[in-house]
Amino acid sequence: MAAEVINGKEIVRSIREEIKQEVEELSARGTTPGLVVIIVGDDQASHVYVNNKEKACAQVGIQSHVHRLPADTIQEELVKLIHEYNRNPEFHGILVQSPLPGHINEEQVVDEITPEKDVDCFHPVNVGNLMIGKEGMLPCTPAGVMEVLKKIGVSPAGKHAVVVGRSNIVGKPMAMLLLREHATVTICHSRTPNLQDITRQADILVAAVGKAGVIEDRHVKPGAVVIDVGMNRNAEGKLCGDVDFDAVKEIAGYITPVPGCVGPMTITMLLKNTLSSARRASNTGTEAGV
Ligand SMILES: Nc1nc(=O)c2c([nH]1)NC[C@@H]1CN(c3ccc(C(=O)N[C@@H](CCC(=O)O)C(=O)O)cc3)C=[N+]21
Repeated sequence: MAAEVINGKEIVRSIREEIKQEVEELSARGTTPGLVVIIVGDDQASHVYVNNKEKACAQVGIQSHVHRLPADTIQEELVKLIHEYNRNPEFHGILVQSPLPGHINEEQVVDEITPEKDVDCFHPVNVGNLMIGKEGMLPCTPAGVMEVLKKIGVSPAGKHAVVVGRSNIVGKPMAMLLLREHATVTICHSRTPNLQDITRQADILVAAVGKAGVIEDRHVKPGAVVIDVGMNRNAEGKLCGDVDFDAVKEIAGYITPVPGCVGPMTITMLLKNTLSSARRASNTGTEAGV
């Protein structure tokens, strides 16, 4: 039986509707959530993503500002700007778009964002809080995947979840969130021998490799939930995931399309983090990060 293709657009629409209402309520009480996206240089793909983020913010009533810097901006200048936004009460979220030009040390830059405004959840403090199960910022892509599972009514508890990929922004935090929800979690990566022997055990399979077609039908157990985090361009410039969609959809139970699910869910979770950060700032009376 062919898989159910997850209707990402509908999930995104319904969550953004909820966020919009909560933004309205918070705004009425005097705090309009604000997000600043800092972009250095002119990476083409980045401009597309940043436009999508701006549109999404506008959709839910979050104030957004894109701060563009030239490609030759020096590290100290970028850090100084981040410090300014850390103190600026209008903005509850700060996102520094990656990739950054080669002369900039991305890790050091992320360290300078105050954890309260780190809506990507890249700062070591937020990563640590995630690891020990403390409430706080959630990483956007993994949190989006958890929301998708919730919406389709699949509980990770007691299931075997296999994550393919071990990046700091997706694979590792994804495994942590699944573990938190009581899945048995296995992480596979480029040095895993006999990948299919492990992925075929997965009730929930998350592909986060960054290479088209690595997950084929032979990697998938019949009926499994297959979540495709990949965002690759094929030879014709068309967007495609890590999963061979046409083959895998014949055997999976559920499958996410690329485009149309994890990407827009990632942005939706960014909106949610910005809202939560604004709410915390308004609750403490002092704006976050001051
Ligand atoms: N600090 C930082 N945080 C990020 O979250 C971040 C980043 N840097 N750098 C780049 C990546 C990439 N990323 C995407 C988000 C949404 C879509 C998205 O909405 N994709 C649409 C299609 C978009 C299209 O057609 O190109 C979809 O999958 O349906 C894609 C990619 C966030 N990133």
